[in-house]
Amino acid sequence: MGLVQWLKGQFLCHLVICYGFFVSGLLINLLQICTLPLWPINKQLARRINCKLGYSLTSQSVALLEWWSGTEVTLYTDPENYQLYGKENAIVVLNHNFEIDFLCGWTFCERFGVLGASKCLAKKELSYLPVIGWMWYFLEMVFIKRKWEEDKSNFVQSLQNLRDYPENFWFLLHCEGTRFTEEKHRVSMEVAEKKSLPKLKHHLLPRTKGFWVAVQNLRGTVAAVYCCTLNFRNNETPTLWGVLNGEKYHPDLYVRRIPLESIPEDEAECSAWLHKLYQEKDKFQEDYSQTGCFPGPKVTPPRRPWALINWLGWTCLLLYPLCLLLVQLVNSGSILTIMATVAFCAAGGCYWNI
Ligand SMILES: CC/C=C\C/C=C\C/C=C\C/C=C\C/C=C\C/C=C\CCC(=O)SCCNC(=O)CCNC(=O)[C@H](O)C(C)(C)COP(=O)(O)OP(=O)(O)OC[C@H]1O[C@@H](n2cnc3c(N)ncnc32)[C@H](O)[C@@H]1OP(=O)(O)O
Ligand SMILES: CCCCCCCCCCCCCCCC(=O)OC[C@@H](O)COP(=O)(O)O
Repeated sequence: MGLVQWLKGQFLCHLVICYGFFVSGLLINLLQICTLPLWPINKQLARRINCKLGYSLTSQSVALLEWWSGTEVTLYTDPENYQLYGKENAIVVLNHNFEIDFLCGWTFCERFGVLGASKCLAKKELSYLPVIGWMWYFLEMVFIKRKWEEDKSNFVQSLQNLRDYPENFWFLLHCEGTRFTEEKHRVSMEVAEKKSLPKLKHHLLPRTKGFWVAVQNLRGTVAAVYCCTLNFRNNETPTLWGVLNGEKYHPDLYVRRIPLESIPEDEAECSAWLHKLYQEKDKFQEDYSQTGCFPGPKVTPPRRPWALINWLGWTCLLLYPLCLLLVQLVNSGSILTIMATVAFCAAGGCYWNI
């Protein structure tokens, strides 16, 4: 293991990264609160400012994936459609098998310039996450409790609000509704059997209502559905912890662009259409497990420097007061305080590395 790789695994590096992320996040949340008085006066400007602020936070995790761990996602897609990515609004349908699937999505958002405005249909609990959840509130993320009667009106209203969104956005929908596990797969295949639907091997049975409501309410706003199928080479099981430790992963993403007009309007037909889409996605995953690749030409959109510049900027800005504090601590001459600080860091390091 080289020195750089060793350093990436050290507690002190992790401490600096997490400190930068959370403190910059809190400052960004504060700036977002400051935009509140602007909303009734100039809503579109307030939204644009929030997109930039959102970018400044989200891109730090993208920088961690792209620059710290060196992970490059390979895209399999039609070159004609490639020209359109980032230039139109889209609903993204993505499988939900991996701990870092959202990060792989974000890296594409970054490369196609829609990271600040990217959105998701997320469970309500995520809106309470400090920093990230609070930021999403200002980015008009759509949250659901997964109790349809309670969600219905808020869900529709949140989608309608996006009709005049001033920046291009991608709206991520994990139609499976939860991350894949063997147990959830077994239960959902029982449902498939009851409904006389073909069994899926690599996916849970998709929940269809959210997709139908999103498509219906975003007609005229969104140009296409991007059907995205993600997998990792060599049966890798990527984790956020691995990314933080600088581990490099090898994701492949297959993207098909489906014009929104081609999706049926009727609920039952739309639902059948989505089930068919998942049967196709399942076939792609099965082929991937046999051949190690998806259909179509490969391309790796170029990495842009902005995520790194933003990350380094925040780190320098926030390390400065931390260093001042440490200098003051040493100058204070209090052996007890110095020893308590060293003991805290050592204990943190031991705990972190267990
Ligand atoms: C080039 C481009 C490349 C890449 C870009 C990729 C991505 C980047 C884009 C954006 C990124 C932005 C942000 C992302 C960042 C972080 C967020 C990450 C993750 C968040 C993840 C989540 O929070 S997932 C959880 C929340 N989401 C969902 O739940 C969505 C899916 N669910 C739905 O849509 C549901 O329909 C619903 C919740 C809206 C409503 O559900 P409900 O159950 O009430 O209704 P349904 O009709 O859907 O289902 C009822 C029927 O289902 C049957 N049933 C029962 N049990 C099961 C089962 N186990 N499996 C399947 N079906 C089941 C039941 O029988 C009912 O059938 P009926 O016939 O009786 O209707
Ligand atoms: C530079 C520092 C980088 C630190 C990176 C931190 C980034 C944090 C981003 C948090 C994004 C959280 C996304 C979580 C995805 C998720 O939680 O999905 C939930 C679904 O499965 C449904 O769950 P379930 O309740 O099990 O059905």
